[in-house]
Amino acid sequence: MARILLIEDEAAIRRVLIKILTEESEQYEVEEAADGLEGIEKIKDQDFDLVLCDIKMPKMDGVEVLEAIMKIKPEIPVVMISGHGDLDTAVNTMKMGAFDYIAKPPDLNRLLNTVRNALDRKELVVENTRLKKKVGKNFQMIGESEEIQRIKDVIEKVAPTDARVLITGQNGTGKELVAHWLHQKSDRSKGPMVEVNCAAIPSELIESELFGHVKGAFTSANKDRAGKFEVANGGTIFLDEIGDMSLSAQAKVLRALQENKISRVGSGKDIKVDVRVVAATNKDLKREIDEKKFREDLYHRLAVILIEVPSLNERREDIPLLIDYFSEKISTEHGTAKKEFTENALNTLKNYDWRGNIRELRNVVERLIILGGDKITEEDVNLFGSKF
Ligand SMILES: Nc1ncnc2c1ncn2[C@@H]1O[C@H](COP(=O)(O)OP(=O)(O)OP(=O)(O)O)[C@@H](O)[C@H]1O
Repeated sequence: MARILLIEDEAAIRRVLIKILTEESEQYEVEEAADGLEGIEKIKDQDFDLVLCDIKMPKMDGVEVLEAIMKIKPEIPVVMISGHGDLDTAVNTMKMGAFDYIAKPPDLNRLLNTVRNALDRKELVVENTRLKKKVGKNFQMIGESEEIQRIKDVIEKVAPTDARVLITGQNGTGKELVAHWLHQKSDRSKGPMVEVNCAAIPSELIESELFGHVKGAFTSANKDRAGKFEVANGGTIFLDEIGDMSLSAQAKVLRALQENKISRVGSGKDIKVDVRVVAATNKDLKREIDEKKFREDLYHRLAVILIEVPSLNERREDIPLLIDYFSEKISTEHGTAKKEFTENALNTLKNYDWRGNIRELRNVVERLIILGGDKITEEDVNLFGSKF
């Protein structure tokens, strides 16, 4: 039995949600509260596996309710219900610790998926705190800024669930790193992690790359071949640069996500796959949707959880830590002693416009180590450190 508390001031919305949930499963027992204060009282007195909470309410709004729950019973996943005008608030509540949000009027599939994911996560939380999986040394995520901490927290919460994740951010901000962490910290870590760079594959080949093909499906298909979805069975598929995928491939990916089934190009036979999908893009998918280049239904399927990776310019305090980390790594690779950077050198680099790009930062550090003196000074930075 899963106990769900619904905090919502509009009786009509309460009725709809209760109907959807109780019709979905006999296992869902829904308790209701007409405002935040009543909700909090119930949470104090009773045990719940999930809270659904409206954002805009009189007396105590959803954000305050969320803050209170995080203090009293932080293990309960909270899904926010957002109206038309408070989508930004909804996104912010996820940064505060809400599990997810759904928009009004609630879309049936999205609601049920979110509820299932949140309940799965609740089950796993206890186990997860015990097991906290380690991520390999190659995938260290350096940084102590609030922004990085928040991303790590979201990863801890989301990784053990099968929820789909869309990672957004500029080039070189660490999206792929986040995807690796999600896989490594999930129960699928023993399974494969298969990466597909959707931008690098010509559009006429992407379907066969993702779903495989049978012999004779097209001129160069001289034997049967499994696609990446099949290869990733039992693990994670990472669809990088998903914003660059053709519309016809998008339609096929949508079907794979809806039905957990794929078919190889040229074959009518369905193949069942058990794959968690993590996608990333540096594009503004909302704009791509407006321009009819990206399917809105696919977006909603992919973006159950959204992780926005901030650019380096938004977390400058991490720059000296990253420089130190890369300096150590590079000197090990070169077999030389690690070089220190003077305070002034670090400050100059800290104030560069990195356009978010950690890869560029690493290159600059490498160049400075090769060309600079024993200790890297501001002068070295001015001479050799210019980027772009
Ligand atoms: N927080 C971090 N700590 C240490 N290294 C990092 C961090 N973030 C990113 N990196 C490193 O920076 C490089 C770029 O990161 P990554 O490939 O994950 O970025 P990306 O956003 O996927 O890039 P692109 O959009 O170009 O595919 C990688 O070598 C990665 O290991």
